[in-house]
Amino acid sequence: MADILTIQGLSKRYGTVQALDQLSINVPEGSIYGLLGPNGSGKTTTLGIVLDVINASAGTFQWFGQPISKNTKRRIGALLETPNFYPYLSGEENLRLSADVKGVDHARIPGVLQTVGLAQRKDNKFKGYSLGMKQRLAIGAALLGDPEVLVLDEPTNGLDPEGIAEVRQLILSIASQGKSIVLASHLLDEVEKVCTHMAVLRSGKLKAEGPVSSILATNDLVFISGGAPLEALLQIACTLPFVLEARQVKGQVQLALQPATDSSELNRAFFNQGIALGQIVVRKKSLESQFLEIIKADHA
Ligand SMILES: Nc1ncnc2c1ncn2[C@@H]1O[C@H](COP(=O)(O)OP(=O)(O)OP(=O)(O)O)[C@@H](O)[C@H]1O
Repeated sequence: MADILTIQGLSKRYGTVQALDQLSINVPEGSIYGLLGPNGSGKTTTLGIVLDVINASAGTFQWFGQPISKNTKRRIGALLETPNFYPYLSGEENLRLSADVKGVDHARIPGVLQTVGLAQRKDNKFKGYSLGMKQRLAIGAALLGDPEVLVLDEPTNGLDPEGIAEVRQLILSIASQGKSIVLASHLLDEVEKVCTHMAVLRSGKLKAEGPVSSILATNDLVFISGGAPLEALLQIACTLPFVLEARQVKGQVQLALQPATDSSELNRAFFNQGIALGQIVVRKKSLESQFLEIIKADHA
């Protein structure tokens, strides 16, 4: 699959602050690509540069294999900050104004209202909308030009749990219509729930990039005890081909197994050695702990 956005060695310095440091990433077509990082890690700066509103200090990027131009900009819809909608106008009237600003035909509006789930509420005043509806209307405005790619900065920031759920659902539904999405978020949970691919940023540096499933792949830990003294369990565990690591921890033996190893295989292996294990507990590494490991790891 082609990449819709490629970034090579992008750097940005604000005075003494190195906001971005040699960032290189590739966004595959059809992906929901999450830029994940704590506050100040350079996400907004990255989006600002690729949307041509911030100048890079160094590095290059291409959309659809080309430098950014009027033509490529038409293929991108962006929501970097909340648009100034008029509170006393309806959702539809606000979209008409946005369409005029963008030079988009009003004929696009009914379809957009449908997509963002506001067709039934199009005549209600914006000020009466819930937070989630307001954000969905903002995403609608970004969709007016029927872009191939949607770029969103922290799309659920400031929303209540219901609004967060609505917006996440909307992102998934827009992606299912074949559009690619690039979003920045400081929420691991959001990226994990919504994105297919991710880049982890810290202090302007890329810490990890790839499909979400591979970045957050778990090497689950297994704890075993019973059936024999711990020393004997440890000794046997070390001989098993699918055990990557074994050590004694607090009255149990802790094992790291090769990915896709079933714990029943472990049980069988010990049973074949004449030991019926008393307990096997599989503990999934939490996503948070994996994320912390990724941002701590020095990939520079
Ligand atoms: N206009 C600016 N002038 C000076 N420093 C800036 C400016 N914009 C951003 N920075 C700094 O650059 C770094 C990266 O900021 P950026 O906004 O890109 O990060 P972020 O990951 O989007 O964080 P947040 O979610 O808080 O916006 C931060 O240290 C920030 O203080």
